[in-house]
Amino acid sequence: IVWRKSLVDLTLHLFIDYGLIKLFRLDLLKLRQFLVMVHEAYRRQNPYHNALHAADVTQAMYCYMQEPQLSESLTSCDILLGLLAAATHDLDHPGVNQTFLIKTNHYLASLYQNASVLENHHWKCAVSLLRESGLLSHFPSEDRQNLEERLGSLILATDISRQNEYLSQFRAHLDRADLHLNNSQNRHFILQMALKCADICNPCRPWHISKLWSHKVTDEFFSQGDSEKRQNLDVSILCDRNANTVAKIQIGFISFVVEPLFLEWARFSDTPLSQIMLGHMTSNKYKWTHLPQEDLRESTQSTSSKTLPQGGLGP
Ligand SMILES: Nc1ncnc2c1ncn2[C@@H]1O[C@@H]2COP(=O)(O)O[C@H]2[C@H]1O
Ligand SMILES: [Zn+2]
Repeated sequence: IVWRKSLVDLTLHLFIDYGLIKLFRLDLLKLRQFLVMVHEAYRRQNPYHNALHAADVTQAMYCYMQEPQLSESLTSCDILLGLLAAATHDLDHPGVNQTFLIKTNHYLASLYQNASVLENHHWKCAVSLLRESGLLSHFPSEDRQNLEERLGSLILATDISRQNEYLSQFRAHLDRADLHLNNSQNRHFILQMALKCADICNPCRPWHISKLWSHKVTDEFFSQGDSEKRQNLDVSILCDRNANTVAKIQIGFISFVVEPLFLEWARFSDTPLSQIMLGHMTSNKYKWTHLPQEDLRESTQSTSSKTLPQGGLGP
């Protein structure tokens, strides 16, 4: 299957393309081994949170880092970090959300005291694989520590339950026009926002790709709901297959989560790409609202799920 190793190939290609291997004197073999370990640490049985989602986010992150404002100001270190964070941001995702881990007394919930449980786990897994691979073992320990901390701060920003905090901060900066990309803290903040956009950009992809992601994510929600029912637990929001439809979930997700974020992103990065993404998002929302049921089904896809359709990565 074509997409099986897409995360490894894509990330490796981007490292080479950016010249990161020479710049940071990385060992190509260690880099490849690290990426294979990352790929393997995603659970392929998850319909949505698998290595293909990580590849999708990495591809989007690359596109955002190529936007004029960012490409002019990002340092090689920022780029290295942005790619590493995107590729590792959901490592070892269990296919259920934090609420589920808390109510089933999962050890990860107590380990991270019920706060950003999954994101902390993804970060710690990423650090473990980095150390195990020895990819950065030639860096001075202070630099390595700094990189691990920044990686954590990027991955923790993907906690969707903290979306409003980040979004209001972003809005306030844009209103005050005080984001200066020669300032490293501001650049880091923009990388956080770029990663957040990349993580939820699937509704901004062309319809035939976006629709597939919507079905994958809903499959995962509903199978969590089924598991909650089997264990006589309250069924989590969006997870009850008898009370939700893919279309309803998409309309809500786009209206309340994706649109507010991407509108601010387009204010920051007012480019053709931002306009194209907003265009797809609006037309996808329209389709979820108005198309007849049979056109909304996964099986009516126009491209095979085993190939990479033009315009982006699809599941
Ligand atoms: N198309 C979508 N529809 C509904 N929820 C989504 C969609 N895409 C992403 N999400 C949610 O947004 C979350 C972003 O962080 P995660 O990848 O951990 O988990 C993701 C899902 O819970
Ligand atoms: Zn994600």
